[in-house]
Amino acid sequence: MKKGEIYTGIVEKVDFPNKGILHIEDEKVVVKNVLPGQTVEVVVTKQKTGKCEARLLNVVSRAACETPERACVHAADCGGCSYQTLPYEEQLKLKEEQVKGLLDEVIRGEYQYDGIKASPLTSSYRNKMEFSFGDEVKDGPLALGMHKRGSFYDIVTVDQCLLVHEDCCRILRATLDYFKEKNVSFLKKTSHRGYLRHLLVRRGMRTGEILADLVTTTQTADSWAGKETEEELLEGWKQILLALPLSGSFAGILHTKNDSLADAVLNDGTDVLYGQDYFYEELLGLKFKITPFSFFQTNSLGAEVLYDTVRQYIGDTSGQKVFDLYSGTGTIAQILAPVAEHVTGVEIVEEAVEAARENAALNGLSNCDFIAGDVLKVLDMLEEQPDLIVLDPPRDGIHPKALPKIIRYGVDRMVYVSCKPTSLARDLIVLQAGGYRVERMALVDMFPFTGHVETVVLLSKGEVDSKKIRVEFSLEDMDMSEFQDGATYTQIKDYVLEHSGLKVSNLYISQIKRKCGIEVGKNYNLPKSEDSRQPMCPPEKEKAIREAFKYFGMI
Ligand SMILES: C[S@@+](CC[C@H](N)C(=O)[O-])C[C@H]1O[C@@H](n2cnc3c(N)ncnc32)[C@H](O)[C@@H]1O
Repeated sequence: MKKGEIYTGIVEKVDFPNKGILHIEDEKVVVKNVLPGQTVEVVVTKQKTGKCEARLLNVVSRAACETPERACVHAADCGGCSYQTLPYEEQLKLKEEQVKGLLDEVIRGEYQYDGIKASPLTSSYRNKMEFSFGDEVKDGPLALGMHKRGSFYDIVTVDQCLLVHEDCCRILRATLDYFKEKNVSFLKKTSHRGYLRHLLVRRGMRTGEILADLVTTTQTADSWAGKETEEELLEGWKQILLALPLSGSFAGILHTKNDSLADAVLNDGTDVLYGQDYFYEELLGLKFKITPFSFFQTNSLGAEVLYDTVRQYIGDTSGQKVFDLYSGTGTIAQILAPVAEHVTGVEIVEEAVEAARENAALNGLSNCDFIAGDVLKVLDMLEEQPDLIVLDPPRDGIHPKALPKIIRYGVDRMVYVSCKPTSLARDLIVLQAGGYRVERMALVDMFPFTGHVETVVLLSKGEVDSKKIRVEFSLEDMDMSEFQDGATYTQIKDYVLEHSGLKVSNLYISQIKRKCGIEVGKNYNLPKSEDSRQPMCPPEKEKAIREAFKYFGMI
């Protein structure tokens, strides 16, 4: 096989989350955005011995299980969903095969598999959407929606998106029409000039309360054709939204300023244009206050299924002290608190911790405490000994140095909730090496039409009496090959992309490693001669790389 050449083959399987595998001329080819059983035409983009990467050009024939129709009118272009032609039952089957296949490779011994639980809603299930401003083609009219499949620059206007409530589509359409008419510029990724960045819409599934937040730069000069001040422009937008016929009602209309280079919805300061900067949602009979930038499960009804599974797996909590690590706005803590003796939540985002405290008070729960900080550090300060632990870390999983601290508590049962099976697999290796065994596992589909799924695992201490046996555990005892030297270049790149939206090269990572005094292969990525010029890592990317180093405990 050769780079740039076109080949046809049948997709054998799709590994989590979106990695199609086919064999052509005895070589393994990896291609995204395909389904098992499809015959596809691909062009080779990267050639390595034994493994090629390719880009999909054309689906020559569909898989037997596919439907002829796409569910959504935007499906051909929008990069948001990947399973538009698969009936929902087939989506569940595929996710189950992928995740079980991956985890069964690392799980030792027998366990009870409780199957995949479907999302109660398969459309309009999201309570949050972040739309980006841009254009569909270079220098085209203003667009507002999702990134075009496979494109970093082009945006598809998704005004009939099936994942959100019709109210959110109405807000999108009205916002786009208003700023188009006013001829307002959007932030160009290449020149970093322009005003409009994102529209964040959150809508409580049970309460119907809506929060709309317009994210812009502070570049107001020459960013629109008219003579309005920024205040007047935003007042006009607010009035348009308030006049919309919606089934829900606005809790708040906000304006957030963000001048960062990163393509992520970040917050440099938020002004309330109408109402308040939070809304309420209800889950399992409890009320939760949610602020624009704190974590809250995006599928409210799916979250009830997820939390119910956690409650069932953790078992009897009466008279027990529970740690809810990575607690967000305190949802799991509060669902367990009515029965438990005490629940301690630990969460890194202060805004979420404040909301968790308010939520607990609102729900009349006085036996929960929430601590703001990094789990890695907070565990050293906590004097309380838990009886049970719930872990619900972000996509990257648990920090490798936090895992031994968690294991050392020696609790009888832990429940691990994961949105990324690959990081769960990595952490399960360590947890099993620390004396835990997987007792039960279930999948909960919170993301119909996409490749994502939540996994819930019950870990138990098995036969070991944790009160009598002190677990001697150190990083050296564990298989930490994945974390040698902190993290691989790919892990650092993935972390930076996910957390700041920036793409960084091996060259930039090695430059910052040298600056931080971290060992780098002696000549790795050094210029070939003294006068050869290498691009230098820009400050914004340096900051993001340093944050990744910190996360992986490298500095
Ligand atoms: C998947 S969310 C789970 C939140 C919550 N359990 C829920 O269901 O709503 C992960 C949470 O971990 C928090 N987080 C990320 N890194 C952290 C760290 N190092 N220490 C503490 N919390 C962290 C995030 O801010 C986020 O709220």
